[in-house]
Amino acid sequence: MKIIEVKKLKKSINGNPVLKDVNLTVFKGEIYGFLGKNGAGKTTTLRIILGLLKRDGGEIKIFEENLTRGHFKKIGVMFEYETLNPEWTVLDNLKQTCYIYGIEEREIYKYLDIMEFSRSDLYKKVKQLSKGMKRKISLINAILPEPELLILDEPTSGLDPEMQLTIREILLEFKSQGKTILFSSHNLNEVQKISDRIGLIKEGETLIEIQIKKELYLVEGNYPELLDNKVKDKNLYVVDEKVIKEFNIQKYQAIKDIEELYIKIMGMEA
Ligand SMILES: Nc1ncnc2c1ncn2[C@@H]1O[C@H](COP(=O)(O)OP(=O)(O)OP(=O)(O)O)[C@@H](O)[C@H]1O
Repeated sequence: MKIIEVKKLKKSINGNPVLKDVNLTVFKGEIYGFLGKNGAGKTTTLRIILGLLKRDGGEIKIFEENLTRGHFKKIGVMFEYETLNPEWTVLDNLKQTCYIYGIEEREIYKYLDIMEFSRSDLYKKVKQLSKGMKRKISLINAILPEPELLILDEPTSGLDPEMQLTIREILLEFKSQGKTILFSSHNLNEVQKISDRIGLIKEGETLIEIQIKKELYLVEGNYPELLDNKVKDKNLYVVDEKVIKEFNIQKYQAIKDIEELYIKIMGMEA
């Protein structure tokens, strides 16, 4: 089942074409890493998917339907600031989530320990927390209702490596329950570690989607009929015709790892 499907999404902000052609498909039970440099259009895309911003063009389906208020019960969301009330304490924010979703308040404490959040932190106002603490509490807030789908904007940004690992483990545990995650990042390393598929966005355009199967990277473009054959071969990828022309890549090409492809396409050190 397609949990999210975005086709030909377009958006201009103040006359600036921020999204030109964004396409992505997230299937049930997978972790989808939405990867791109700062300013590539990741946050804007996620905001539009969630109906927080209007689109200028394109199609979006959530759970194979148009987005309605009813879907929000099934979606956990984490953005840098918007999901928490900065003037309230951490505890009041989490209690409100429990109230809205009919969850026992003791559930709050289950996650606090895993995330190394002390009891005294609960009584701090969100605006007094460090960036990393805000990330952690936003993630707890998103996961508390045990939603079907998590949409996370840069979930580990600003966190130390140990906490990044904890968060990756939480996301993998979430996935093991058959649930779905779409998260954005500008860190290839991180995305590679936990994603089943990766969408690369550059300057408002998603160039390719890469399916990761252990050591094999399948890059989907306009050649879906070729993908089945590729599963038999190791380290081969297939790319979109537009990308082939622009970056002078051959249709089939052996790669050592995904970094090589990433650097070629994104034109930057990974
Ligand atoms: N409210 C806004 N007003 C003007 N420009 C905006 C606004 N929101 C986004 N943009 C512009 O849209 C482009 C894409 O921004 P967006 O935040 O979606 O990128 P991103 O990939 O999430 O970047 P980052 O990794 O830095 O968060 C940027 O050039 C940004 O300056």
